[in-house]
Amino acid sequence: MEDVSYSYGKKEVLHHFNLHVKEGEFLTVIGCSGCGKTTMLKLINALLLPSLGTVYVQGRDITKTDHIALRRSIGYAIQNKGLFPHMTVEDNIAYVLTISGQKNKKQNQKRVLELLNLVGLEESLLKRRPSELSGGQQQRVGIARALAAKPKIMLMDEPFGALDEITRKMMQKELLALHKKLGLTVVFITHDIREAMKLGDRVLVMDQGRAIQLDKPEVILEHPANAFVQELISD
Ligand SMILES: Nc1ncnc2c1ncn2[C@@H]1O[C@H](COP(=O)(O)OP(=O)(O)OP(=O)(O)O)[C@@H](O)[C@H]1O
Repeated sequence: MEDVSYSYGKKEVLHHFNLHVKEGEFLTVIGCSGCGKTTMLKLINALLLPSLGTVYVQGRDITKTDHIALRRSIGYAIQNKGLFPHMTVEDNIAYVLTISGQKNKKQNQKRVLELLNLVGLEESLLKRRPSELSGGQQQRVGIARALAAKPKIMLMDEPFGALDEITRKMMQKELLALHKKLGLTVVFITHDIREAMKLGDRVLVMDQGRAIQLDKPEVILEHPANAFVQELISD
């Protein structure tokens, strides 16, 4: 992102924002509620377009790419949302395969099983609807669905925010393993500083629509950029 500003109407929520995410890195993003994290994420997959500045994905200016194709090439997992409530687990995942042009039913069934396996879910859940799953299982289905089109980039907006501590720790471990195994570039928003420090190769701290610090966790701990970051890491 180069010098990106974004406004909802007259309200500017990102101000001359610069960010370079490295290929294959796990970047965590943390900051107060309303500081513009989700807005920044939505600018990466062209759900929003910058008011000023340029967003490049894999070197290409997103205003010059096909937005639907771009969105399909980027996995997007969000907290508590995103699954179609009226569809089974199988149909939720197969839907992404179908809209990506993979129409062979047999092959899709096989791929759905592979994806379930990848995120540690049992085959017996295939015919259940999201409301018949636990929170952790729903998040896993959300991740499986986001991975269905074999993206190289995953955007994750507080995917584990609603999970209990034990499930959350398990999911964190599994996500790190997936990141490594699939060579994914991950941008992961969290409210939890411990989660940000544990998962991120680098951590981006945002405040009021600005990037305050972007560094490896150990550097942030040793050299917080200002009092805001100091306060954030103090507990
Ligand atoms: N569709 C919208 N229309 C108007 N204002 C919006 C809209 N979406 C977000 N905002 C405002 O923009 C600001 C940034 O929102 P954003 O969702 O990016 O923040 P966030 O850091 O992700 O917050 P949270 O951690 O609470 O999810 C907030 O003040 C929010 O109220």
